[in-house]
Amino acid sequence: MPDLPALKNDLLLRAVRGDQLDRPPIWVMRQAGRYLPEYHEAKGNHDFFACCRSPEIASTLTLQPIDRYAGLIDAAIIFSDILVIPQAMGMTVQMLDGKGPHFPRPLKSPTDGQYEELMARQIDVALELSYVYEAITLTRQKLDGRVPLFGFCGAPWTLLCYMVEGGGTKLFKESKTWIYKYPDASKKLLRKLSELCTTYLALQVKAGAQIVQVFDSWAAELSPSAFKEFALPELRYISSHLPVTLRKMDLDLVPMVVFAKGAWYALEELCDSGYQVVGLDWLQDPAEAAKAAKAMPEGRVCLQGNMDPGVLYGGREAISKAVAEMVEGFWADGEGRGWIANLGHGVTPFVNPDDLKFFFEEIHRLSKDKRSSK
Ligand SMILES: Cc1c2[nH]c(c1CCC(=O)O)Cc1[nH]c(c(CCC(=O)O)c1C)Cc1[nH]c(c(CCC(=O)O)c1C)Cc1[nH]c(c(C)c1CCC(=O)O)C2
Repeated sequence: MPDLPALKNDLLLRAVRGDQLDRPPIWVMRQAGRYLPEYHEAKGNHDFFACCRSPEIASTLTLQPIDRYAGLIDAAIIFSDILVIPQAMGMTVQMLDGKGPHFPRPLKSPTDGQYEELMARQIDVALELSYVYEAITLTRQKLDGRVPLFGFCGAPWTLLCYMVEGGGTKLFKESKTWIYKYPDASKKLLRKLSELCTTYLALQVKAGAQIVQVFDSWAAELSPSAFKEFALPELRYISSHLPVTLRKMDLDLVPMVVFAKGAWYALEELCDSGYQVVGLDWLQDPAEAAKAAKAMPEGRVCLQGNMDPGVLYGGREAISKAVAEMVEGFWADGEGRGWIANLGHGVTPFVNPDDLKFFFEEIHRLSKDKRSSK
């Protein structure tokens, strides 16, 4: 374990522990990204994945929102992508400008040689993704304890979608063909991804990640029963095996966050899936979700979310109204526990960075008001 600066702002970790707070910790998904002019400046003409592979560039991009919103936000997330796992498995992935990720040779079927070759291959996650760990360690040094640093990975179901579709999709034709026509082969691939993700997250923790998040961005495409069959067991595999792996590596455990976008139908299962934090999108009503989380038998999980990022296009009045609704819902009792403020998905391009700043300020203001009126 490298010698790293100690944490000065532990608000996020205290929220996860269930401590009573004056305001919730705040961060947003994709907080380093295209809405920031400094992102374009630092990225220049570099290819997206070249930025991920350069610890210097990746750490610079990670720190941009921390510098810009100093004192307002409480976590950083390492600049990288969920698709580095398929890359580590030997697949080519490009990021096309304006189009998103592209795999020139997606997985066609279980009988195509590529699947068998991929399943048989020994993948050295330590070696293949060493640049991520270096970026994490460097970022921890540059952060100097200002806020904790998130590591992350894609969830197996979402990774499978990209690997078989070859990129983004509206139809999910290939993904559905795989799980419904070849369920056994799909499950073998999903399990392999779970194993790789577990090792990958453990190595991120070893490099300095202080909390980790698993992104299941395509959960909404599954029916409740298909989610239980293909997605949830893998999310559970990761939450149960990561602590075991960390212990074997002689490392302290870190909190784990699950974000299954669109899986409103599985809220209870997610609250009982071994993660300490459940990320919510804006299909969830804050008050209803808080009630469900509180009712969990093993004690309450911490919730994270969940304003529609689209509200940021609507101006200040709309932002205040949506923040007030979140504060009322997640802190219904004014008790000040169990909530990490965030958006319901990543911040989108063309958002005005000052409107995002206003969102942060409103969370500070309205949550403190709520606590002091208690
Ligand atoms: C599905 C997914 C991907 N990547 C990721 C997910 C899960 C979260 C989600 O659902 O949004 C995760 C991700 N991608 C990125 C981060 C960085 C950390 C952060 O949140 O600030 C994180 C956590 C950077 C990025 N990843 C990407 C960018 C934009 C790259 C650019 O054009 O400069 C960034 C900053 C590109 C990317 N990467 C991916 C897509 C579909 C795209 C294109 C769409 C888009 O541009 O928004 C795959």
